[in-house]
Amino acid sequence: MQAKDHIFAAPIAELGDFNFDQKVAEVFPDMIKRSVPGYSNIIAAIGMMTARFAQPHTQLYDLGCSLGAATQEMRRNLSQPGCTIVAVDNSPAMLERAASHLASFKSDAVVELTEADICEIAIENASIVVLNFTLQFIDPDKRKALLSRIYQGLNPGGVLILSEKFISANHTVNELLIDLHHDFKRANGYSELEVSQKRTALENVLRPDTPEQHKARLAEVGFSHVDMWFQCFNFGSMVAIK
Ligand SMILES: C[S@@+](CC[C@H](N)C(=O)[O-])C[C@H]1O[C@@H](n2cnc3c(N)ncnc32)[C@H](O)[C@@H]1O
Ligand SMILES: O=C(O)C(=O)C[C@]1(C(=O)O)C=C[C@@H](O)C=C1
Repeated sequence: MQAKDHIFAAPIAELGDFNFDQKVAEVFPDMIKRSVPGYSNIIAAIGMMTARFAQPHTQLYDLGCSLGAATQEMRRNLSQPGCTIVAVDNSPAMLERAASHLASFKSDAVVELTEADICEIAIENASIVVLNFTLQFIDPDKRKALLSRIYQGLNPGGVLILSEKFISANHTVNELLIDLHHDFKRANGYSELEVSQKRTALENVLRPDTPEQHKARLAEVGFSHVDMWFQCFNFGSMVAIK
């Protein structure tokens, strides 16, 4: 049984910034499924893209891996020899749970779970890099440098899968997509209070860009084949192929 997310259910007097601590790690599978429209489709597609893009004797990176949902799906779909999946997160609570989660599946693929800041790690000999709802939490001033290092570390023909919460440049559409996302959360059982307290807690830490900003930045760091392959409301996923 998955633990249910009640983190924002009762009024919180001093609502601090959202962070990926023990409490969040405990309920994370339930939280992300009920909060991110299309999450399970995106995870499944990461598996499908692994089958297509993994190159023999390369590294597959899952940056901001949380409990390793994308890592597990990559592992399940990996048939190339000599690959290592490097799963990185800077939250000890997440990594601890990721280790036991991944250990509960049988697999021959090599997974290196690494506690680190993804802005600090080396990225090399990569055929696939996944940023599944992680770049939005990185300091905006550091995003371009990270994407540039990802581009440099990818082999020709390699792919970056970049999933994010977006804002729309059009004010009216932006309001609509945010409202639809909140409807989605209410339909999944979150109360008005839960929706509004989480929105406040995320305000300073989840800073979304527009799809146009993402595309322009990916082009600036060198990617020449970039597009959105999935979008539901203000959440979506892009591919960038080197
Ligand atoms: C929304 S979760 C990602 C969900 C996950 N990729 C999945 O598919 O289930 C964002 C994760 O990024 C991690 N994170 C945020 N900033 C980070 C950083 N600078 N370095 C490493 N991990 C980071 C957080 O600890 C959190 O686990
Ligand atoms: O709940 C929201 O409004 C979100 O933005 C969802 C979101 C995300 O996009 O990463 C935010 C934090 C959670 O850990 C999981 C999902």
